[in-house]
Amino acid sequence: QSAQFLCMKEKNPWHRPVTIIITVIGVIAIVALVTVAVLQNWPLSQKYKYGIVLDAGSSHTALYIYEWPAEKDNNTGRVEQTHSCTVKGPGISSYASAPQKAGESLTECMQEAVHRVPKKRHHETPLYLGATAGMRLLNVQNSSASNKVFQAVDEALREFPFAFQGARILSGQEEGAFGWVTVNYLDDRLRQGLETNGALDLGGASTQISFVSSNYDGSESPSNSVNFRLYGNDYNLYTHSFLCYGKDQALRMTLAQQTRSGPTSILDPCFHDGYSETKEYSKLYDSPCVSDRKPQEAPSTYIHTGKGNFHQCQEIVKSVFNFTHCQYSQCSFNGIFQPHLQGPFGAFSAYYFVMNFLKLTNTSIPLEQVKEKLAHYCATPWTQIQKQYPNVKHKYLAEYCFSGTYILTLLTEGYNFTSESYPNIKFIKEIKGSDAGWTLGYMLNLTNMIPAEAPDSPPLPHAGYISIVTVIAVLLFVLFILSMRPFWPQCSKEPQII
Ligand SMILES: Nc1ncnc2c1ncn2[C@@H]1O[C@H](COP(=O)(O)OP(=O)(O)OP(=O)(O)O)[C@@H](O)[C@H]1O
Repeated sequence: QSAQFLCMKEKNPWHRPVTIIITVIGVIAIVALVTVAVLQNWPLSQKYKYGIVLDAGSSHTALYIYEWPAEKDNNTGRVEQTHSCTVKGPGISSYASAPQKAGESLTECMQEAVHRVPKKRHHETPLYLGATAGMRLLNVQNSSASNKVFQAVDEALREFPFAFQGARILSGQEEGAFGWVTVNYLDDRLRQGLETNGALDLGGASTQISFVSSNYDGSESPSNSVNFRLYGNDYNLYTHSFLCYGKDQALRMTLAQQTRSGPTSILDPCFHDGYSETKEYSKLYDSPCVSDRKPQEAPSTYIHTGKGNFHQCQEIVKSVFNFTHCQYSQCSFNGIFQPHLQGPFGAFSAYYFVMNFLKLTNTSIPLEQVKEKLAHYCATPWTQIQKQYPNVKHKYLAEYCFSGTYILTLLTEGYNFTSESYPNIKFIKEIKGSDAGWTLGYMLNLTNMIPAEAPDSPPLPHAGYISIVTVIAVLLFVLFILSMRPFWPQCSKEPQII
């Protein structure tokens, strides 16, 4: 005979209908609780919204696509650039004589945008086109041509399935202010109310300086003042845009300075020794920045040769700035008011392209040493430069000596940066994957994505909320199981002999 310990054969209480019903209801309730908590939050964070901005600059047009989680519309800090596309060909202002082509030039990048933005979001995605100094100049020179370009661009953009919000010229003040918003937004300085960074933007046809200075309240030269209330903080921003002081127009001005008498050739210290190209007078003077200086009697062409001398180049560059009059307490140049420089600055666009090529983005190198390095670069013969950089675009390569000299002169002589304040400048292309420039700030403003007041923050982030609901649900379940203890199946204490 074998003795075995067996459970008493009792009626299993789990099989009682009441217990089964209560258990099922309990499980369903807990599953429903967790599901609701997850569904409340999770699917929303999966949805993104999009915005598209076309930056129609003087030298080229670029398209930017921005993306942000749908539920964060009014909380910001989360808008990111997901894609950019450079339009082939020149800026839209160059199509004054064939406006239709300005619209057509945008097609390729726009088609890319159609593929990049999910189809179901197309109709609600705002599309903006902002034109800067190139179109400002064309508008001054020939407003009917400028209108025709806009008409063509308008028609072309309406063909796409996005919510087109119109094409317009940004004022210099807007360009400066939105560039400042972009860099401070991306650096998360606005939401946190931290000290802001100034913004230095160097384009092809204009240049902007924008910063907050504690001794500027907008009363002196009010036209340079922009007031913002962002996330509950008030900002009194100083901003100025210098039309014609972008690097392409500034180069024109230095060439105009050297061709005042209408010579057949010039020996330009801003170009490398050995550089020589025949250029047309009509093209040089075809801009409102220099058109009034066209020599009376000039041949149709001039030979532009280089001699590579940084110091002489700096003297010519200085001559395009006017330092003689200032009706304010202090000025930068051309009689424009500028308060005391304050805080760190982000310098982008051509500031970055040029200083990056020249390997001079490290501003902890003393300013005098930076000048020496540039002087050495300018003195390098053109043949050697061409051999050293066979893949760099010819126009850029020929101009880097001028461009570097212009940047240092603009910063030090123009804006009054000194050896002490120069290290406060950071040459940047992008911040956290988004390009520095006016486009993001422009879109944030037009879509009201930066609230005036600080948004109420939820007591918990949604991940924390889900975790707490899940933990509570599990605890409830365990408690429920334990409360069922009296009904658990019991083993008989007496062994049974079979
Ligand atoms: N890699 C590069 N090296 C040198 N210069 C460059 C490079 N890429 C662009 N540039 C030049 O830098 C300048 C600024 O370019 P950006 O695109 O910021 O200006 P833009 O928007 O065309 O001008 P604006 O803002 O004045 O209308 C232009 O003159 C452009 O030709």
